[in-house]
Amino acid sequence: MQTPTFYRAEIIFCQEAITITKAIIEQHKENFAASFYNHMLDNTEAAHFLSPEVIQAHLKPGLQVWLEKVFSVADEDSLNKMLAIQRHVGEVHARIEIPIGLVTQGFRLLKHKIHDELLKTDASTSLILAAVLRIETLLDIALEEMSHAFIASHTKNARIDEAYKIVAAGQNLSLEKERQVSALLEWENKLFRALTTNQTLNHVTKLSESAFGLWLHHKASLLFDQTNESKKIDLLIAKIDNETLPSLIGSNEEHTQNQTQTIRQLVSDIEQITYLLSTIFDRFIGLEVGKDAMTQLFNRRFLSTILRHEIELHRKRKDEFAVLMIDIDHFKQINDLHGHDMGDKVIQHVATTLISQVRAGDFVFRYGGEEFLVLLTEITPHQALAIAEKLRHKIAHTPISLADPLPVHLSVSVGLAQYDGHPDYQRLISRADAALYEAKEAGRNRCVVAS
Ligand SMILES: Nc1nc2c(ncn2[C@@H]2O[C@H](COP(=O)(O)OP(=O)(O)OP(=O)(O)O)[C@@H](O)[C@H]2O)c(=O)[nH]1
Repeated sequence: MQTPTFYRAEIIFCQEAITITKAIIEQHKENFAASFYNHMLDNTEAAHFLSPEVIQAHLKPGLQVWLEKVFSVADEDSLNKMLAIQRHVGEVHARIEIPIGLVTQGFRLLKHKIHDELLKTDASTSLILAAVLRIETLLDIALEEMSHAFIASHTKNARIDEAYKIVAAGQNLSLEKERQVSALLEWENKLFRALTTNQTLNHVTKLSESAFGLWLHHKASLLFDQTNESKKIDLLIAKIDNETLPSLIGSNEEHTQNQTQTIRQLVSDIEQITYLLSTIFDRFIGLEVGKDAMTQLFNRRFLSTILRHEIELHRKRKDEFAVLMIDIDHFKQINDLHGHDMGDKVIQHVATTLISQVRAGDFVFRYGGEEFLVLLTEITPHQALAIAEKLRHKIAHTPISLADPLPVHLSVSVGLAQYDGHPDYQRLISRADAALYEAKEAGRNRCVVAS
């Protein structure tokens, strides 16, 4: 767990200061939250993210709870819990894309309000001083933690947006994949040519310095995030350059038993690199068209980009939208009874059915293994429920033709959440998820509307 760079325990955990600050928060939290959001609504930059209804229903009560949590810190354990909350809030701010300057301004406003109330008490000067130090320290630490999480999350979002841009700009990753696999095989061929014609291997370029190696080092790192596959590729290249090649150079006069063994290992290592490279490319080729490779549905990775866009449309035009979280019932049994390949076919079948039932302006994502997310645009709560029911019914009544003679009984459970104006899209997903959970608990093959 990340802890703040430093803090002075005697300031944060001073018992008298804890008592007075907690009392002030308890007594004035409602006023603090009201002044905070009045100020924010006056700020045009902030008002862009906020609506009076959402403030009233969620944000004001949320801020009051937040204040309680921050100022009830009384030991290291509660401090760590409070910091975990700040990390969460930082991630939420990044999702909503709140400018960090607004957050620091909000903190300053809260400090002033709390100090004002503190000065109105008849506490001794030394107690006031202790309380001010505690307030300042706690809020500074909270802001520090929130900012760390904000920046980390924001950078990640920016990278996803960037990936989307690369895609949109039409980079042809399929072609690039072929080109790089060829470059790798060409290096391998050159090496074998040198071996079979008994040329000295001293002139063979190291794999890391070959055209493929240079591409990997300079370009692949720009295109792809570091993944397990890319780390494995790096290790295999290092092994080939530092162990395999020197051992071949040392024994190339005659094809000894050892050399044959080394060559076999080399071939296998290169096959492994080709496989890993294809895996990385295939994942990103899926992203290239924004599609999941198995189902051709939208890739979950772009969910944040698309939901943020819908929320923006709601802000501008009051467009209503809803999210359906759909999960195939007892899917594990389908895999167990009919095998994994059939399981995959069932997933594809459900994906096709979903796509065939929604409108062109809706989005269907593969959310997880056998879980889907449908985003219904421009839709009232009543219509959204009708569509959810239609999808559930269609899946339960569309037979699936598999080679396997055993019949496959399919049904799905659905959690439906109508967008309620909250700026954080993750909250919408969580509401749909909770409703899906309720549908499963209530016996499956049903739709539940989130509260
Ligand atoms: N064939 C196949 N199976 C998958 C895929 N992704 C996930 N699974 C499997 O799907 C199963 C999901 O099982 P659970 O999450 O236990 O749920 P369930 O059996 O569907 O039961 P409920 O959701 O509670 O109705 C797991 O066994 C996963 O291994 C996939 O892409 N293909």
